[in-house]
Amino acid sequence: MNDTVLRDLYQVVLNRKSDPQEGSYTCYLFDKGLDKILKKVGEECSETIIAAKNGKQEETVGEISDLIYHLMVMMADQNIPLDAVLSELERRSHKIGNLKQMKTVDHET
Ligand SMILES: N=c1c2ncn([C@@H]3O[C@H](COP(=O)(O)OP(=O)(O)OP(=O)(O)O)[C@@H](O)[C@H]3O)c2ncn1[C@@H]1O[C@H](COP(=O)(O)O)[C@@H](O)[C@H]1O
Repeated sequence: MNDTVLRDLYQVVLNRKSDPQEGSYTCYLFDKGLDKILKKVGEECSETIIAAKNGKQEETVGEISDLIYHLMVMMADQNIPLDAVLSELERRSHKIGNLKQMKTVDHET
């Protein structure tokens, strides 16, 4: 799997923001506003922690998926592009990868 599924989901969320649909849960959240969206992010985060603590892997995967979706609704509300997050993760992986490489070279000399 690549990042397509994340990009497609984020695009659906953005479309719901610009073109509201009847019966859409995403539109319901945008209508309610930031405080409601943040409350949902907090709830899903807590539910993820509880599922992981209980060692329930399948349930944890479900909760992580709920959390990612609600984070995307928050990002769209705050006009944060998905690429901003993906680029930051990529930048960190290069930076931390380079640091590890430097440490290995240090140890070898
Ligand atoms: N990934 C999700 C997704 N994950 C979770 N949820 C919804 O999140 C809600 C969370 O359930 P809860 O019991 O915590 O909340 P609730 O009691 O229903 O409602 P509130 O607490 O928010 O008032 C459920 O209604 C789920 O359906 C999602 N709703 C939508 N998506 C994606 O968004 C797309 C567009 O959905 P609509 O906006 O509904 O068309 C879908 O095709 C999916 O890909």
